[in-house]
Amino acid sequence: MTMPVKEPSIFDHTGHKIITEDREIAIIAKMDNPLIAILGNVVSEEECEELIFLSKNKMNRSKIGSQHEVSDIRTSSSTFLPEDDLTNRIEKRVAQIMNVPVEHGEGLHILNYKQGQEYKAHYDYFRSKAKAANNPRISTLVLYLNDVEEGGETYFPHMNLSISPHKGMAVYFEYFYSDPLINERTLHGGSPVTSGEKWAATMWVRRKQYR
Ligand SMILES: O=C(O)CCC(=O)C(=O)O
Ligand SMILES: [Fe+2]
Repeated sequence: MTMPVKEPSIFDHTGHKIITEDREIAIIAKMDNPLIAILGNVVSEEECEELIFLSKNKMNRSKIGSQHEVSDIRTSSSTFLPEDDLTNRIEKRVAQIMNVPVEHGEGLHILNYKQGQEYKAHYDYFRSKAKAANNPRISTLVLYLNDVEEGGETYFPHMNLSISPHKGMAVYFEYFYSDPLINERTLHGGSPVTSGEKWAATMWVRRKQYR
């Protein structure tokens, strides 16, 4: 019988913390194949509040897919934040955590879910062969910007895993394995917020330079 092999991971941090240029990030939990990591102390309370403040008047109904359609798969509102001192600092830190050059990231995508809103289970990687061949997405970090009263967990149905949103914490996962079955296990969603609201920021990363 052959033993299952652990495929190489982009996230090569060991130990209990990740020391970035400006902050010490806590590794709370980690699993392999696919690698999913729960991280603490990714951003400060002030940074969370500032990101929400900067986004508040810019939120639009989220779209999905290459045709940018409105869909009941994703009922949240969202916006891409433009570059400034704060977003540059956070994007740089997030790139160090994700172990990729900052230019491979798509930028901070802020999400707001009101009560009842959700993002149904989906893959972050491109299903279209052409798009995937050109410059595929390889990894995601979802950063939680507030404490949600109830609901709003990020769930991975194939992994029987659900992550509760806590202000300043994040979940990281990657889906660039040679075994497609491992990539498929990164199916995930944002469950409906049942009380309060949820603010999050997503960083999607490409294999090659994007910006
Ligand atoms: O809101 C969440 O917990 C998940 C967000 C997500 O899956 C995404 O932005 O791609
Ligand atoms: Fe996603």
